Amino acid sequence: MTGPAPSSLRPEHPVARPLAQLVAEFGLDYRGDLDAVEVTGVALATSAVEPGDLYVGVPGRNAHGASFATAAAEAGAVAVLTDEEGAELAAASGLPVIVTSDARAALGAVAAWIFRTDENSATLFGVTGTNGKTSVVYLLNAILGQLGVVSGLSSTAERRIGETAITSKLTTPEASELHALLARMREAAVRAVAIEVSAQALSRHRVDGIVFDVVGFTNLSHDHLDDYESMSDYFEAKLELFQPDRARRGVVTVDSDWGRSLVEQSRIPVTTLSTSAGGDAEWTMSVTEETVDHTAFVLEGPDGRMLQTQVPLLGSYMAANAALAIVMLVESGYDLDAIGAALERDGGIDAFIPGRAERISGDRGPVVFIDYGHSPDAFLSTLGALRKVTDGKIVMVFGADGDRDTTKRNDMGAIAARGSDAVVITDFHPRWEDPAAIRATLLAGARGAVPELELYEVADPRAAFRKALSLADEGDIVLYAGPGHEDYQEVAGQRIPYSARDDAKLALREAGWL
Ligand SMILES: CC(=O)N[C@H]1[C@@H](OP(=O)(O)OP(=O)(O)OC[C@H]2O[C@@H](n3ccc(=O)[nH]c3=O)[C@H](O)[C@@H]2O)O[C@H](CO)[C@@H](O)[C@@H]1O[C@H](C)C(=O)N[C@@H](C)C(=O)N[C@H](CCC(=O)O)C(=O)O
Ligand SMILES: Nc1ncnc2c1ncn2[C@@H]1O[C@H](COP(=O)(O)OP(=O)(O)OP(=O)(O)O)[C@@H](O)[C@H]1O
Repeated sequence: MTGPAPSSLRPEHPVARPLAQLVAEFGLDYRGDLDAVEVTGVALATSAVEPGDLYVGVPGRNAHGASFATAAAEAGAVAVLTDEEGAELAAASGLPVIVTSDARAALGAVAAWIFRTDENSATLFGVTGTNGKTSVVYLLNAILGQLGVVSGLSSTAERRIGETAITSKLTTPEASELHALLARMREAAVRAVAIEVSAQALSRHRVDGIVFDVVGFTNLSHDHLDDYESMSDYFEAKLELFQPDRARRGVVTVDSDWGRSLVEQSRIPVTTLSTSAGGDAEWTMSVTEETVDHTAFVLEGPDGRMLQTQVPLLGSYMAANAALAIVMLVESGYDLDAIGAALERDGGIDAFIPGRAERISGDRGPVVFIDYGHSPDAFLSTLGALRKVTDGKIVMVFGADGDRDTTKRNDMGAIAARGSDAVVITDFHPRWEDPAAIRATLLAGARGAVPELELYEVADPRAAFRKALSLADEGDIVLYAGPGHEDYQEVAGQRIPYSARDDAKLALREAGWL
């Protein structure tokens, strides 16, 4: 495929299905004439409608989706699925309208029916947790590739079918897109799929109509408290994935109380994994070597089973993510020895994770990492890992998301200050917030934690990175946390093109380091 990556993929050979059959099978009410109406796809947004689609109108924060039914009809939609309020709004479109009490709740099953994804035979892996989801999904995909299995993935960074990349807007796509992607994967003979499942996806029915073969849990820490009232509400959302209607088996990292509670409250068979010393889980991961380029570890399981390997990635947390991926594969039926043999043949796990502790620098000058970490715990993990692999200075550049959980900002500032030798605070995605006010909170957090810290405020991320680079020398590390793989900055409703990765490379070249 040439040109920019598409934002979604549909099956290339959709099968038309009679709408009257859908209505009969699901016991739905309808208005209008369904005779001879056939659907080939389903869409939740007018921008995604293709001819032959069922357009699903759900109430949103800004509008009721059904109020766009006429635009959906103009784009080729052949019918609308919505609620009672939406049915009134959609009437003017002239399309037949199927009515249900909660169209978002119906979407997963309806999309599965339209795209026939219940006929898929690929093994489905689901990964949840505050940090590490994308990483585990990539590690699963990498190991599956090393085992010779054709696999696909869905993550915050991108969705992928073999060599075809699809850009991601959400961590977990809406159910209409997810089932279309799974149908396309079936056409590509994909045998295993790794899917990142956010708490929001579980709360908003995005993975409905799917039963995962194995689900994995990484960890839970402060994030998304704009969406959830408390940490326990956030936990409850994740817990949903470990129930029989959503998954057959689970693997839970039990390094935290949240992990242990998950094991107690889950209603599917779960296997436990400990990645810290003294754990009493069925599987234990211990790090044997950490360098700036790779992390080696030993994984020990029941009955004396053991695997020793390495990831070409920074930090013990990446070894923890890799261990989780391996145990998930074992739980799905792959043989640990076969995994071990494939990894030994290749000298370890052959993974690249875009924007997660991604090294931008070359052999000369400071080592520069771009990272997607944007929560206090992510900062703690990355800074802890960096401190272990350098005797030099750590200079950190970061900002915070506007219009997202504001309560984590003070901790982000404090953790950055405690873990770095110098900090440059900049703008991330201010969205509709005042960027100076976001920076002020981060600065206060940092200054409060380490009053004598070398601390700078540089609003423009390009200038901020150059400032950080000017403070570092050979043997030092610059960590640019936040933007990771992203190629835009979101300011007042606009997505301005900006790639921290490309700009950092440019700055390194300007400085003569690359
Ligand atoms: C806050 C939130 O969840 N918003 C979601 C919501 O948008 P909304 O309520 O603002 O929608 P709206 O603008 O009122 O429109 C209502 C409906 O009309 C449709 N519409 C609207 C206008 C139009 O011209 N045509 C049209 O079809 C919209 O697609 C929508 O279905 O419904 C949309 C699709 O129906 C989602 O794409 C959108 O997710 C936004 C982008 C979002 O950022 N969600 C966040 C909270 C999220 O889910 N984040 C997690 C992050 C996880 C992590 O960081 O770990 C994730 O999984 O990505
Ligand atoms: N197992 C882990 N424990 C703690 N921190 C981690 C772990 N794995 C990754 N991180 C940190 O979190 C950051 C984000 O990693 P990753 O993208 O894999 O997480 P995520 O759960 O997918 O987050 P998001 O959904 O926001 O993309 C990393 O760059 C790293 O700083």
